[in-house]
Amino acid sequence: MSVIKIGGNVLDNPAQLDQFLTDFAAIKGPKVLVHGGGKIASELSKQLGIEPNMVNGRRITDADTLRVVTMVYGGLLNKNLVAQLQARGCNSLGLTGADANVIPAHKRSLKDIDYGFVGDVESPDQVNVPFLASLAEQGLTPIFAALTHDGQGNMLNTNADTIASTLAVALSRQFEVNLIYCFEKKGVLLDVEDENSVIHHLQPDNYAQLKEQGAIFAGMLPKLDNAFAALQAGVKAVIIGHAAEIQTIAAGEKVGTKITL
Ligand SMILES: Nc1ncnc2c1ncn2[C@@H]1O[C@H](COP(=O)(O)OP(=O)(O)O)[C@@H](O)[C@H]1O
Ligand SMILES: CC(=O)N[C@@H](CCC(=O)OP(=O)(O)O)C(=O)O
Repeated sequence: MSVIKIGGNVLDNPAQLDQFLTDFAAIKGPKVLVHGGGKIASELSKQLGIEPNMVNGRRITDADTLRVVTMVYGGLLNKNLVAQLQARGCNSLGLTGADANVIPAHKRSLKDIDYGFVGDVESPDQVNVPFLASLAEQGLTPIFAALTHDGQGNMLNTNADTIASTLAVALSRQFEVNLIYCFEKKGVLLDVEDENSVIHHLQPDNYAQLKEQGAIFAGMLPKLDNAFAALQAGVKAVIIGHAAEIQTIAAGEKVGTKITL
């Protein structure tokens, strides 16, 4: 089973997204797609007069922002992705973590920063794996938006990388799972400005070093933390690579960055 996460910059680029969806639809076997959309949510938010506020790569989600992200992730993006996959013969089903109670979460507790309606997922043990397995049996491909719920009637905004790793860990109890993070670069780069500097293989010790040198920063840090955590929790392989190379990555060929323990 492949759990594939697609990043916000690709979602916002119609040509890249078109190609990615064609390639994704062609991948054989059970698969799950997880999408973000932070960039599009920020644009719409500004148009509505709500200034986006990101802290440590996470969106401060007040009640108005929650309405925006619920509409953008759970509505606009999720439903259009499903329609475009249907057009490619991939029978898909758009979901949030609230649907079928697939991803129970709780509001992030107040520490130094009040993130508002941001969800931290409960343990992968609480993911509704039997439901996902039944979808796979029916040949249905779930498409997850970056939303969970708190079991008390509230939707919660949840980082899409975290949703992908949580689903991958939960599914790895029953399937052999590859977790693939696709974005607009060819992998984790030694020099973020140089597409030819792909690090083909990343382990915790060289990660720590590159982090200290400042070569790996911003959104790549939580992505890699999620990647190592997923491997520790039983996911078979984690690869970070370009959305345009998804078919090659899914076929197990050596492109992008392979993360290992
Ligand atoms: N060493 C690195 N290699 C590649 N990208 C990096 C690196 N360090 C930081 N980044 C940044 O991480 C970003 C990807 O993280 P993020 O924006 O969270 O991804 P996504 O598009 O999947 O949501 C890249 O766009 C890039 O700006
Ligand atoms: C809590 C939090 O920060 N949630 C993210 C969810 C979307 C996301 O992860 O989108 P990308 O993958 O495109 O960055 C946000 O609202 O930006």
